[in-house]
Amino acid sequence: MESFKNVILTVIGGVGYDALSTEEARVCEVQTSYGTVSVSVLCAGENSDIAFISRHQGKHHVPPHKINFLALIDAARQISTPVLSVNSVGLMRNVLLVENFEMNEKLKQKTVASPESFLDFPFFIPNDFIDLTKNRIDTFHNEETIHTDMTDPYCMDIRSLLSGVLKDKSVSYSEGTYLCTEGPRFETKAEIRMYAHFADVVGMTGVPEVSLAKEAGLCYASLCTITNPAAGLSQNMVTADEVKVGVEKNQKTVFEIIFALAAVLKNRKNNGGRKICQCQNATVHGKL
Ligand SMILES: CSC[C@H]1O[C@H](OP(=O)(O)O)[C@H](O)[C@@H]1O
Ligand code: HPA
Repeated sequence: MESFKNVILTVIGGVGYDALSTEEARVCEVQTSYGTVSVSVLCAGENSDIAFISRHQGKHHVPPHKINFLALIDAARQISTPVLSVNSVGLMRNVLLVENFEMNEKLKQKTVASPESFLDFPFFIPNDFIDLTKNRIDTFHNEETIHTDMTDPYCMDIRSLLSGVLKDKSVSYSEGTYLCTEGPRFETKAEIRMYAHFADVVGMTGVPEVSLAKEAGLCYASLCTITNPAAGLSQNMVTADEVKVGVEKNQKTVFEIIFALAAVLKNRKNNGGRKICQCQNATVHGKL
């Protein structure tokens, strides 16, 4: 598509990321079989644009359980670049820091003492997910039987480039499992006690975005901002305001990471570098 010919990276942004649709952006309407999606295209350098899709589609703010994920991912498929999803999450357990540039070498792999202290290390890259949503359309394949491989739901290649960017910027981060609830309510204490046995962070919007991206053969990874300890892990209630504040606190760093990732992708494209993933083949052996 002409409007997207210089796009190097597509970003799907959640709460707090409408800011990427600034005045400098060119807004395009993408028609999909599932509805129209508004996409903002930003210049990130010479012949290097970033396409931004607002997950909640602007001011009206579509709630998590009503998001039209099929349309969003179909629009991304038409743009046809790697996708970085930006999500906010609650922390359920003390995940292992993969890289912590603020501690010395010996303490690098230490777990952090309390969920609240972990908010000082707010970046999380999911490498797997658990789907506890209840009421979402979660496949493009309703007419024919196609079973998509989900062994590595998040693209290994983009995850590896993304961690490289965080390391270059000395931004500490952790990795682990994302659990997706239906929302829009937050979780109960008992739910979090149960979920924390199986996953590290909880959100309402990561699934089926990731699995549809895999069905579409897209290279898709997510960068999560941990905004709050999950329900019952602190003395406080969980509030949408707290999530917004947490996102805003880390927004500048996330923007820097997005632009740096676009630059890395651009460099690799110019130098003929190769991907290391199988995302395009996820459905190849799944057809009955
Ligand atoms: C605003 S409170 C919870 C809300 O925030 C996260 O959304 P997003 O992925 O758009 O950052 C979470 O999943 C919930 O939808
Ligand atoms: N639960 C679900 N979704 C969230 C949370 C949470 O605690 N924080 C940010 N998104």
